[in-house]
Amino acid sequence: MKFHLAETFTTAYDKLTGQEQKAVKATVFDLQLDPSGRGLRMHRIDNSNDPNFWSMRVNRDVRLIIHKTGDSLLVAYVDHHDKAYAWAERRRIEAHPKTGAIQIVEVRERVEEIAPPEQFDFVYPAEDVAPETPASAPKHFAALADDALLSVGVPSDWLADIRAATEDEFFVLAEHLPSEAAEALLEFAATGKLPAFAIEPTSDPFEHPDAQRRIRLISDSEELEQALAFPWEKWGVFLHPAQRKIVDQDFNGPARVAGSAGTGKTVVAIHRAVRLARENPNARIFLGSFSDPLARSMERKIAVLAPETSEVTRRVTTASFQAIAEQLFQLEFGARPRIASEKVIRQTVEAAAADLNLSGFSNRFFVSEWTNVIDAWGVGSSDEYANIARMGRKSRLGPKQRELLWPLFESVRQKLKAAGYLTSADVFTELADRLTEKSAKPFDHIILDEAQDLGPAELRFFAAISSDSDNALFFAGDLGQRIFQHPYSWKSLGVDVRGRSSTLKVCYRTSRQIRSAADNLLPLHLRDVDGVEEARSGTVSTFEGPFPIVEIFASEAEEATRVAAFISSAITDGVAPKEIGVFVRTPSLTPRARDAISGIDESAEITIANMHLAKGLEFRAVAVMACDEGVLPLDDRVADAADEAELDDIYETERRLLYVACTRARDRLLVTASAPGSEYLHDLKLD
Ligand SMILES: Nc1ncnc2c1ncn2[C@@H]1O[C@H](COP(=O)(O)OP(=O)(O)OP(=O)(O)O)[C@@H](O)[C@H]1O
Repeated sequence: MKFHLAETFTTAYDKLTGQEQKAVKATVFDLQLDPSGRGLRMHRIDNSNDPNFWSMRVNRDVRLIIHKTGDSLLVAYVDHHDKAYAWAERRRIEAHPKTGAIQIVEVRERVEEIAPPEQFDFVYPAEDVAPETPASAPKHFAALADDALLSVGVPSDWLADIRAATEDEFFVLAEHLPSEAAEALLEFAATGKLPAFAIEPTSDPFEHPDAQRRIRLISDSEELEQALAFPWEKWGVFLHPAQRKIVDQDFNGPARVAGSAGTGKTVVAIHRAVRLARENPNARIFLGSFSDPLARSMERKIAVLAPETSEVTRRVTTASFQAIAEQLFQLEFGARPRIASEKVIRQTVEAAAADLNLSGFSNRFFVSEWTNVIDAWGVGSSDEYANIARMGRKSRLGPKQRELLWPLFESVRQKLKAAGYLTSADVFTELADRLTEKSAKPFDHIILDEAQDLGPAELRFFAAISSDSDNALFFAGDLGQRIFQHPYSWKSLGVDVRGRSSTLKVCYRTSRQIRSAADNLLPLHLRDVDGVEEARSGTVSTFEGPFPIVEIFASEAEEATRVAAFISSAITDGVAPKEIGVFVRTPSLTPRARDAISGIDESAEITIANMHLAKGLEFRAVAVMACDEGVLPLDDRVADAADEAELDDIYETERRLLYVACTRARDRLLVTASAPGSEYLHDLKLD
């Protein structure tokens, strides 16, 4: 008999006390050993209109809800006696007549009954500015025929409710629909089109990809242990079909997954690493990210998917891009590289410029040209400099000017070398040169997260150390979150992801209200230099929350008072201080954040950081403060722009920084400034 576990069960299990969980775990393990349930006390639930629901006694009060059909046993739910029965009485589990996927269908009731007023209070709290519903709110789905609704997985008894629903009513209804149906209808509301479903019905309704996001076959006690060990980490067991497809797909060249913030790109990267490690017991896998903390966070997630003791964890090396390069450098060259800091580089460039007494250019321009062209691209001779495309820089430099400038950059190289320094890009470039030649590569599969911020030298390095076999290079990233790099062509470095890239559209982290406000900061379509498009339209969030608040204050003191009130109210509502983040543009602004939270109990638990460090993190409540004019975009950076193209890029990256900071919020977001506020705040408006 096949033993299945439903997501509704792990969610309910997660809410029980530790003692109760222990008892439930013991019962579920017994059941897995003997799915016939002999010796365990089971009763059919008579009041359910699905005759296959059974209750099983865990202890005096707690009941497990089981669904038994043919050769399948599904652990569907767990709760205290009455609630467990009520859950089963209001549900049926069946294969959808059109998509063929197994669904846990809520038996349709009148909308008023399933949407008590408290729920509306939660969705639209009084303090937030919710747009008013016009008297005759449009019914978005009225024109959709039965067949169209069924084709996206709407259960047949909900068809009429959906067609009759206004926008607000639909958001309440959506919580009662199977996720694939809710997401497809949200996409319809956003784009006017239903997604074209390519998923074919499967012979086993449990194997349908839509079914697998809520119900998983558990093959052995190790899988059961894993599902019960981290019940809140839903992504560990239940993937969206689009995520699953990318995890399982084989690619005969470099591939990339994109998607706006919170769509599960990191989750896909982690699952892919574990899948490749499981598939080939000899495979060596590198899973990398932009920074050490992000790499460590991925390492912890690997342990969720593959218990520490297993072989898998040992064969997945997790590190930041820089850390793996430094380690391999030491192996190849016998010494750790001594890397020049930004300050050392600036001083060296300025000293070289003073020696040569070049006129007509600013030191700012020299530093920028060194960093973004000479160093980033590893330009080593005047000939190379004469011919390089200087991607992303519009100010033209003719052959004469380049000839004039080259001695400066050559001198910078010599000075750094004489002082025993390498630049960070040098480390990647030297390793790439060394390892390209070697046939034995350190890793069979390389998976890189936050790939939008890989520089040219880093990309070249990873391409050089990747093998020739399938699935050698995989990237996860979001162009909308590129905050460190100038755009450039990946293809020109031999990394061509065209035809092997896909975009995730379901946002799991951020409420619909926060995500749609943040989306207003960025264009709907982003295209990289090679023409690969990342369409952001049609992205849907899986849950609702309060509208984000954007406020500009007459003084910093008033702003601080508001931030403190926002945080206190979140804590009063049950948000733990460690689930709260406060972000500012630069480290010099952190005292403003510290002052704001100083009167709050356990304020040390609250994360305060500059926006660059927000990458990859998430919090239930986020305050983004000090978004003043001159801070976003940052005056110093604007003044630093070497040419118009760089200025455009600075404006864009500053905007993205705000996007990154805002999209760290799960449920609540406050964005504040002291007047005059940043020009970007106007874009962060509500839909
Ligand atoms: N299939 C899933 N089921 C439930 N939760 C999921 C799923 N996929 C991702 N999540 C959750 O969504 C959140 C965001 O996931 P993740 O960090 O992978 O997104 P991301 O696209 O990498 O985000 P960012 O671009 O902001 O770094 C996490 O809390 C993750 O656990």
